[in-house]
Parts: sequence; structure tokens; C-alpha cells
Amino acid sequence: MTASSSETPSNKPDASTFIADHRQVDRSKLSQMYLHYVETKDKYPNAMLLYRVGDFFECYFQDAVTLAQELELVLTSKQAGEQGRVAMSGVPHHSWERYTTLLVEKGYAVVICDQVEDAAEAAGRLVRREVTRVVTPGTLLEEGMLKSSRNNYLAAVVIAANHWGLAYADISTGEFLTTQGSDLEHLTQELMRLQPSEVLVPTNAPDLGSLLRPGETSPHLPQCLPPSFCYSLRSQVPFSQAEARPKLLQKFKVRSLEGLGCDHLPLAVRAAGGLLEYLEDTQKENPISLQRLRTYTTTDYLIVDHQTRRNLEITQTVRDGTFHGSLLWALDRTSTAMGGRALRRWLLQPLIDIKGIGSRQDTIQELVENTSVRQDLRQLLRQIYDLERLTGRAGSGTANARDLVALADSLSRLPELSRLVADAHSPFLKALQKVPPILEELAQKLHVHLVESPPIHIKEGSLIRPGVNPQLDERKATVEADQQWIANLEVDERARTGIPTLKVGFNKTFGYYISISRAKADQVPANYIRKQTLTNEERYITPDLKEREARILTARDDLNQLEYEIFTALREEVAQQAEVIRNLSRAVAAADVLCGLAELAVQQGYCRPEMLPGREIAIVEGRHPVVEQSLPSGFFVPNSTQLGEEEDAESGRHRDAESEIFTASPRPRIPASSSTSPDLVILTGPNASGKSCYLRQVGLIQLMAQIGSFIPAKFARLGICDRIFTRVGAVDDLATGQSTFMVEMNETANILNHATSRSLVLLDEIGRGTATFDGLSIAWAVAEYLATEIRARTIFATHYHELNELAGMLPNVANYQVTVKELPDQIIFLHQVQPGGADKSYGIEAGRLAGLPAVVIQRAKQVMGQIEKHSKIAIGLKNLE
Ligand SMILES: Nc1ncnc2c1ncn2[C@@H]1O[C@H](COP(=O)(O)OP(=O)(O)OP(=O)(O)O)[C@@H](O)[C@H]1O
Repeated sequence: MTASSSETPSNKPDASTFIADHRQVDRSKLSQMYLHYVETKDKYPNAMLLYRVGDFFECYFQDAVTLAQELELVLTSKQAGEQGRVAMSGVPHHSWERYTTLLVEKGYAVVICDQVEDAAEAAGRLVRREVTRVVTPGTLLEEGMLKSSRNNYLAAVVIAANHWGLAYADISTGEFLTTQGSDLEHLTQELMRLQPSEVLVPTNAPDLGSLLRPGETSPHLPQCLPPSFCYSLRSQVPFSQAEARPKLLQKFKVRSLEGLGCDHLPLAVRAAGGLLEYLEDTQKENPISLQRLRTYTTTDYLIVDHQTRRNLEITQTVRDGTFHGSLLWALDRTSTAMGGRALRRWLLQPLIDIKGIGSRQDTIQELVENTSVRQDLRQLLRQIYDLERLTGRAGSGTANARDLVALADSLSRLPELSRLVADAHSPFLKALQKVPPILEELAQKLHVHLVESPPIHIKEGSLIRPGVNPQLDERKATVEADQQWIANLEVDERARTGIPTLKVGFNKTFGYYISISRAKADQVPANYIRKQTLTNEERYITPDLKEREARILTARDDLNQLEYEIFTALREEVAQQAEVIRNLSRAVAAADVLCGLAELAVQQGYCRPEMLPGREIAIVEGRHPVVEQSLPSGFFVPNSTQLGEEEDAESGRHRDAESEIFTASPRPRIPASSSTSPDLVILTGPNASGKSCYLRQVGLIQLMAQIGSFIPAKFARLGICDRIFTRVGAVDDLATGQSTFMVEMNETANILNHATSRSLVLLDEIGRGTATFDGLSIAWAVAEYLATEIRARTIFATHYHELNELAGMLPNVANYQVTVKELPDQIIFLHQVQPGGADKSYGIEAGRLAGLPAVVIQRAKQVMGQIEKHSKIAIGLKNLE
């Protein structure tokens, strides 16, 4: 890619020969255009200013240097009046989206200063240019800049002491939510869930307007904000109650914020108001159509902290951060982009409301039972484009004609969709039964007006069908007649002049011309006016030809303008219906997720779990949803789980775990243990036997159940969890300078401080990062605390067999082991979870299989024999001392 210039650039830039900082110039010596550039740059000192000059967007001064460095473009220089040469780099104007995407991905804000009038209109004076858009990571709209599979969130936070407000919006889909909380840790967790592309923070920093790229720090950034996001430092004024409240009232045309649910939440209001102001500031004349603000509470959902989401590999794997191998990968059978995004949102925010879960389950069940509706629905959904984002682009005036055609195609599928589910009785299918007639009319109108395959550019005509607008048709007919006259000219003039090689051509500089080979130049008629001489030909014009040309060009401009006006009026009509389209899109997205989950349930043989308000977690023949799909069919060994004694709803007493579900019902029994429904299970077994897999399987099944999905099991009764915690093999957190052991202890402390009897706690080893006895002691105390003080449902996988003794001391603790079959010189992994504790760890055997030298293995066995003989670890009861 080479840099551009309407002037000739110097080929070898030499930093000493040009100015690369706009603050160093003598403005009185700048030519008009550069003065305007510098003045615009003053307003956006922290953004990259892309300045339209003819067919290019150019950057000057420091932005030119950055642009060239970041995008590997040529850095050159340009004469900027008497001031001399200034650094310059640029990109072709039609590829601004691509280059802007790259810059935004690198964490830059990009200001687009476009020409807002034609160079011809300017007639010699400086062409009028204006900032038409400020593009930042959180304010992307263009299709090419966004990932279809995930939302692109812009967040805003307001922090006051230990309280916080958080608002977030995806301006491409219109989603807009706000909340408020009182523990800064919860704010961090919400941000980690959302993974916003940009976070607005009100500060009194001197460098307001700057965008901190991920990892960059500022003393003005509150400590609780994770460093992995882009932060925009904003003025505090729009985030004040005095500014934010009226802004929301005005935006949503309401008299009070009560209807939006945030009247009593001042911090939520301030965050939302500040976010709106930012959108106005960056979008300039493109209005953003947001959905009505919704207020939510984090405790309305199952709380899954970032660590747990990571450990359970919900959206990406721990090992290499890939989508492939994650839970989302295993579950996603959606057919639309909207459904894909919704499934991701659901997985990151499972429910705790049994009724809500039940509605989703009912819909899945109906689709599981009705194969033909399910298949037809999937087929139809595949033909529906991204209605949410298409509507978003229509609303903000960035949609092109292709977008509107795609929108019309999708809208016209909706009646078919509604007919398909006409007899359905589950809630999410019923939501599709009524398509507002206005949407059918809109689709019809768009189809009638727009050609089937319009071009991308909307100002160059060929968008509107004939018969739509008489004025347009009339002008088209005139242009066509003139074009036909020109087309005939070649034939007529050849006959008239007797020159068979005479041609009529067109180029941008001269317009239409008649070309004749130089050898025949003496035969040209008298009315030909010579315009250009080339090596082999002469080019002429005639007054008639020029007259037609002028008519064609003017008529074509008018025509294009008229088409553009008709198009923008259509786009405006779509924008007017944004709310209606988006409501339906949400219903389509939800139905798509559930249809995909139904398909998955059928393909993989999932069951509908019974969801209960109690504490029981009973899973019969459960499977790990991801590992199962990665293994050949039938290879995965199912395992059952029984945790948490169920409380008798009326008396609140614990019911006997041997009650009806496992005795009276013909359902398979889960393994019996000392406690048939323990709160805490100590899980032992050799390396690679399947402990981690089992542990995660239980967490994933619970999480899947709470998004309303069917689950990989034969049968399950699951009490609703308030939180899921995991602690899984730690990795050094080098970024924060914490050792493996400290990370492990921090995570364990977090669990012990926040878990409740309604939580599910999954611990994969504790205390391995320190001396054996320290580690064992901590592990023991943690298990004991969880079982007796918190009574959280816990599975504790460990190599410390000593912990098996706990089961003999505490009634709500049981031992499970993952079994292996021992042959003389090998171990066969059965992957079966059985009651009882393993008494052998096979660690030395694992070392042998891994290829440790025989002499080392031999010596290890000898040492172990000695330790076993001499060491008797005294493990006592609490009141031992
Ligand atoms: N139930 C199962 N059915 C079939 N294969 C399984 C099952 N459970 C685990 N596996 C396989 O065994 C491998 C090892 O399992 P996992 O990592 O859970 O072992 P582990 O006991 O936690 O080992 P370590 O103690 O070394 O961490 C998994 O990668 C998986 O492929």
C-alpha cells in the first residue's frame, strides 16, 4: 500500500525535512486546508484524524507517523503552504472502513472528517469538510467492523465510594441496560462478563478524551477496573445527576424514570446518561436508535465469576483461548447471527428463576417432540439475516440498499415463521405467532421499491425499480434517449464520413469524444473540433455531442440524487419501525436458541432436568457435554452424582435422601455412599483418571440447566444454585506478580467468603503449591469449613487420600473415587466414579508411563515405602487441642 497525495509526494521521507507535530507549526504560515486540519485536530488531540482529500483520507503530522507505523503504510510529506513540508500518510477513501477497523482494533479512536460538498460546488474555495463520525471500539456500526457472533458493548461506570453504577449498550443492536451495586468486586465481575470493547469513566484527569488501550494505566482510573479493557476518560459533567437524568427523560420521552426501573438508582442513572452523551458526541449526525433502557440486578441471575467461567471453558478454552472446545462451541446449533449472540448471552447469564427456566424448557420440549416443526423452523431461520443489526444501521443512517433488501427478505419470512408455529403452545414459539402487519407492509414496500441486487454505493443510482416514481422514470427515459443518440452516433458518423474506423469514446477528462486514426484526419467533417492528439489518433468533439453530454451528466446527477432521496426516505421508514422489528428479532433470536438446543438434545440424547427450589443435585448417568462430543460415539463413560440433602419444603427439615425418587421411581439409582446425599464429596483417583472431567461435568450440567437447556444425562433433579464457584489447577499470574500458591489461596478465600448453602463449589486440588503438610492441612480445614459452616454443595478432587477420613467424622461428607483396573504392568482407566476413597495414587506409575528413567522410578518406590512405614499423619477432630 502506498501513501497518497493529490500533490506529488517526496519519495524518501526524511524526518528532519518535515514537521511531525501539529503543535509546532506557525499557523499563520499554513495554507487554508492545513489550518482547518490543525484546528480540527485541536478538538480531538487523542484520536487519529482521517481527513478527506479527494479520493483519499489523509493524516498529517503525528497522526501520519502513527498511521504509517501501525498499518505499515508509506510515510511521506506534503507542502503545507509557507510552513514547508509536513508528515503525511493516507488511505483510499473507499477502504476507510477496513483501515479504521484495524486502527480501532489496535485501540485508537478515529475521527472521520469528510468532504460535505462537491469539489465542483466549492468552485475554487476550500471544500467544506466536517467531522461526520468518531469511531471508537465501543461505537462500531459497520458490518465489516463487527463480529456477528458476539455483542459489541460500550460500557459506562460511575463509582462512588464502595457503590457503583454500570450502564452498557450495543449500538449495533440497540440493547441498552443499566444497573447499580454496592460491592466493587461485583462491578469487576460484571465487566468481565460483558467484555466491553470500551468503558467510559468520568474523571477529572487533565487528558480528558483520551482512550487508554488495554494494559495502559492512568492514575485517574479506579483500581477496581480490570486492565484488560479500553477506557475512555470523560468529563464528569455528563455523568452528574443534574445532566444525566434529563438526558434520559428526553431520550426516552418519559416524564419520570420510574417506568425505566431506575428512578431510585442514582448511580445507574448517571452511568446511562453519561453513555448517552458520549454517543451523541461521537455519532454526530447519525442518530443512534437504542431500545428502551432496561434496569437489571446482578442477583437476578446465577452468579458465575470470571474465574469459574474461565475454568468451565464457557466461551473459550483455558489452554489456548479457542472457541473450539468450549461449552458454547458444543451447544451452538443456532441458525441466525442473532441466535448465536443470544446463546452466548444466556450462557454468560444463566437464570435463577424457576419459571423462566421452565418456559425455556417447555419450548425445547415442544420442539424435541415435534421433529417436522423443528426441522422446518431451522430451515426458515437460516434465511433470516441479522435483523437486529440491519435495523441498527437503518436507524443510524448507515444502512445501504443491500442492507434494506436483506432486511426486507428477512421480514418477509416472518409470516411463514408464524404459520409454522400457529399451533404451538410453548411461550417462546407463541411469541412468533403474531407478526405486526406493519412489518409485512414494510417488507412489501421495500421489495417494490428496491431492485433485487442493488450496488453498495447509494449515491450512484441503480437502486430503485421502474414504476415507483414517475419523475424518476421520466428522467431515466430522457437519459436513455440521449445515451441511445450517442450510441447511434458512431454508426451515423461512419456512414456520413466514410471512415469505417471512427469510434465514439468516453473518458473522465474530456467526456464523450469521436476518435479517428491520424491517417484519416484529413477526412474529418468541418463541424468536428479537435480536442486531443495521440500517437495514432486524433480526438474530436462536436457541439451536438457536447450538448447531449451535458444533458446526460446533469440528468444523471439529478437522477442519482432523486434515487438517493427515495432510498433515504425508505431507510427512514425502517428506522421508524426499529422498536417493532427489534422486539420481533428478540423473539426470533430466543426461538432460534431454543430450536438449536432442541436439536442438540435430540442429537446427543439429552434429558429435561427437573428444576427445584431446594438444594438437591441428583444427576443420573451424567456426561461432560464437550468431552463427550470430542470422543467417538459411545466412548464417554457416564457418571452419576447426588449432592445436597433436599429440604422438606414445609418443615424445612432435611428429607431422607432415600425418599421417593430413588426408591419408588424406576429411575436408575446413583451410587450409594456413607451419606447418600452428601453436601461434600471427596473425589480421589489416579492422575488422568477423570476427576477434573467429572468435576466440570457437574458444573456444566448445572449451568446448562439454569439457562433452560436440556442436559447430557439420563435423568436429573436439580435445585437452583445461586452461585457456581470453581478452583482449578492454578497458573502463575505473572501479570499481577502473584505466585501459583497465592492465586490458589486468593481464589479459595473468595469461595469461603461468598459461598452459601445454595452454591455449587468445585475444587480441583487445594494446597498443592506448598509443602505437603501445609497443603494437606489447608485442604482439610477448607473441606471441613465448607461441609460444616457453609454446607455448600461441594466436590473436592484431591490426591490427598487423607481427606477421605473426613467422611467418617462428618455425616454430610462422602467419598467417591474414579476407578482404574490394575494389571501387572499397566493401569486401565475405567473413568467410573464409584463410592469409596482411593487408597493409592499411582503417581509413580504415571511417572513411569511418562518415561521417567527406570532407575528413578525404582528409587521413588523405595522412598515411598520408607515414608509409608515411618509416617503416620495425625489428623484429628476440631477439639483435638
Ligand atoms: N467419563 C469419561 N469417559 C471417557 N473419558 C474420560 C472420562 N473422564 C475423563 N476422560 C478422559 O480422561 C482424560 C483425563 O481426565 P482428567 O483430566 O479429568 O483426569 P484427572 O483425574 O483430573 O487427572 P489429574 O489428577 O492428573 O488432573 C480426559 O482428557 C478425558 O479424555
